[in-house]
Amino acid sequence: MKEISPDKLYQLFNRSKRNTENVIKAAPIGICITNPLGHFEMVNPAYCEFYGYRQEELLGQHFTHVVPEVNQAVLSALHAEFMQGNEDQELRQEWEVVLKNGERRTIIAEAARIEADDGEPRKVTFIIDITQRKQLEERLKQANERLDHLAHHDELTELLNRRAGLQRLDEEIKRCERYGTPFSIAIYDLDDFKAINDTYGHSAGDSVLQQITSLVSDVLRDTDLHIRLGGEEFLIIMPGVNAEEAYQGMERVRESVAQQTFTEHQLTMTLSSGIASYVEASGTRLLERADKAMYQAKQTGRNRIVIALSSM
Ligand SMILES: Nc1nc2c(ncn2[C@@H]2O[C@H](COP(=O)(O)OP(=O)(O)OP(=O)(O)O)[C@@H](O)[C@H]2O)c(=O)[nH]1
Repeated sequence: MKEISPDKLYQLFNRSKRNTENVIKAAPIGICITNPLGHFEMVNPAYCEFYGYRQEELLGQHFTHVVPEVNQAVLSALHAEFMQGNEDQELRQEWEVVLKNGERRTIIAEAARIEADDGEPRKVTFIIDITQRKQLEERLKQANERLDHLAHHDELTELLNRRAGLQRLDEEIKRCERYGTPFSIAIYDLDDFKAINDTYGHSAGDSVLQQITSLVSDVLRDTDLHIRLGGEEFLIIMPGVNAEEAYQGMERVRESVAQQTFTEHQLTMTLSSGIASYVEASGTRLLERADKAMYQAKQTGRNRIVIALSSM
């Protein structure tokens, strides 16, 4: 085999070094090299361009110069630990960074540990800007939360909608069976509500519904669940509450509504309600009994609360 002269070897080494430097310079992603103390020894043009600094502004600086103050200590500690680790270790993490103009961005930093000519370790870090992806993810998350909210809530009153409410009713019945706790529901319906729409228009009717449901929610206990069954008919689930306590609670609701006026027309409103307490394991049956009791309340003059007999 032909021997390679030391001169030739030196040439080959230099060429390889130049090639590597040119590749790093031309790389479209930001690359930096930091020394064991965390100071920049090399920053490529893409790195400088991303942060908005000139090369000479970064070289010699501690790398936490581009990190928000709150993360600086953690990142310094990580850097020191990384420098002492195995040669083949790699690090991939998501970080928030600060550009020269103060703008915050999110990057993925991928780091590798190499050994320099002086025998000391260095950290090579490759950065990828994922700010747009993060913003998109955040928008998607918010849109999903909104969709989830819309799927479970009534748009006008923001109360739980019928489907979500009936699901909660079944869950609460199961819970009360398991723990043997009392449990009541109340269905209430506004009295002569049609006249509001007919006299003042549908949007005044909408405002009345919003204001009354908001008032009722305020009067209820935090543990009660307030649901719009449809139209001007609502369900209240009262976990841990017996018929007598439910009656007292609904009396408070009835009085509060009857004492208030609603919308700019100063409208007075009343409601009728039927209460049913848990006697058997069926949400449908419980709803039927509460509905019958409410019908009685309407039949016997409105603006009143009726408790369903267990035989109802
Ligand atoms: N503005 C408005 N009206 C609604 C909404 N949902 C249902 N309604 C109206 O509520 C009214 C209910 O009328 P009825 O079922 O006759 O009941 P009521 O007039 O309250 O009479 P009683 O219940 O017997 O006291 C109808 O006019 C519906 O159009 C809504 O979301 N907004």
